[in-house]
Amino acid sequence: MATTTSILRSPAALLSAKVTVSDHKPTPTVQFSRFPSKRSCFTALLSSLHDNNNDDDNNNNVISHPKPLSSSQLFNSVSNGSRLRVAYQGVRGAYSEAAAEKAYPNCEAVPCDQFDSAFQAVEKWLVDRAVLPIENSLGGSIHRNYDLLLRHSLHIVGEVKLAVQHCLLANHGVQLEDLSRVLSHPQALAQCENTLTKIGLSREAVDDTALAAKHVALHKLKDTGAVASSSAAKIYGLNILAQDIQDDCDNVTRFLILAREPIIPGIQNPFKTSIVFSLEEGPGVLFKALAVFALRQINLTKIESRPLRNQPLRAADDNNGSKYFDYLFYVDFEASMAEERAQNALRHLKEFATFLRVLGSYPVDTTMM
Ligand SMILES: O=C(O)C(=O)C[C@]1(C(=O)O)C=C[C@@H](O)C=C1
Repeated sequence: MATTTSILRSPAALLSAKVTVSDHKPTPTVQFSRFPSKRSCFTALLSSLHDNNNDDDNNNNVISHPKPLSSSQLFNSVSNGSRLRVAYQGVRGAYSEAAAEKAYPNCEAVPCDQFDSAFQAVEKWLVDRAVLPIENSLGGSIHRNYDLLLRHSLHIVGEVKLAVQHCLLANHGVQLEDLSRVLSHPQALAQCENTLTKIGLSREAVDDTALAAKHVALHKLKDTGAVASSSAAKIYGLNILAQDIQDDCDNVTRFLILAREPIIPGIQNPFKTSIVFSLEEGPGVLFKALAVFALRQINLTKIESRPLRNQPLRAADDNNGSKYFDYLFYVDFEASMAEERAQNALRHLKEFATFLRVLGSYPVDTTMM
């Protein structure tokens, strides 16, 4: 069984801890939770690492880094035999924690308060991997993570699909008719849209489903429930009022596994490749871009467009001052970068792409097919 690092275990020790190496200071992350008392898990992680490195700190005033990982590592332990540390966004009992444990069953799952903190935790060598949601079969894409994939330089080394079964949780003694409001992550609320409308509950978004459960329990709320997992109910001592409340029984979230190094693409197992590109202007350019895959019998599994944020508007050629929106296209295709047809397709795409980056070539998660 995987266990989670209890990074918020000793608040007094954490508060007194200080981080002395400036490049270990996290960039301040925006807290969009409504709960101001919630402490940054990432900050706590930094502090707890500081505690663990006291000897080094006293002697040399430096924090020692973990050993580098081998580039093709997809196993449960790092080369020195210690457990793999896997960052996820949320608190204990979040679906992302379950996804991290599905990806690496014996890992040490490390909670982070924001997606960006999980990216940074990998970049700063505080953890070995991050497991972050990218899309859900009912709620659609998690746009924030598409944007962060581009802003950071981590590599996708795998994917994991998780069946998500939501429960309506409340404090013991509270009945369904006592509730007027429900808290949860926006994706979870979207996935239960019809059910919650039928029950007639108002909705409030928080950072993750387990945090919603924790808040309801901590404040002993009588008029507010949480949409979260059955394991969150157990962890925070809540009662399950209703099970499987998502709008469709098939509710699957796909998570990406991120690492500092890419893996060497294989051809033995089914592989997938994720890329992001922008295009020259002109009629049919997107059609041509997608045709480079069709011409080589390469199946596309996902396409997502996002605004090109540093240049979101492009002037049209019509001299009327009109402007187009400009986009980045994220595409997943079913081929490994070890295959010649994939290499040829990307060489072809480069002829009219203004920008192209391979985000990762990694094994397909076939566990839910
Ligand atoms: O809130 C959580 O428990 C999460 O792990 C986040 C998240 C998401 O971002 O999609 C993960 C899986 C479910 O789709 C609902 C929420």
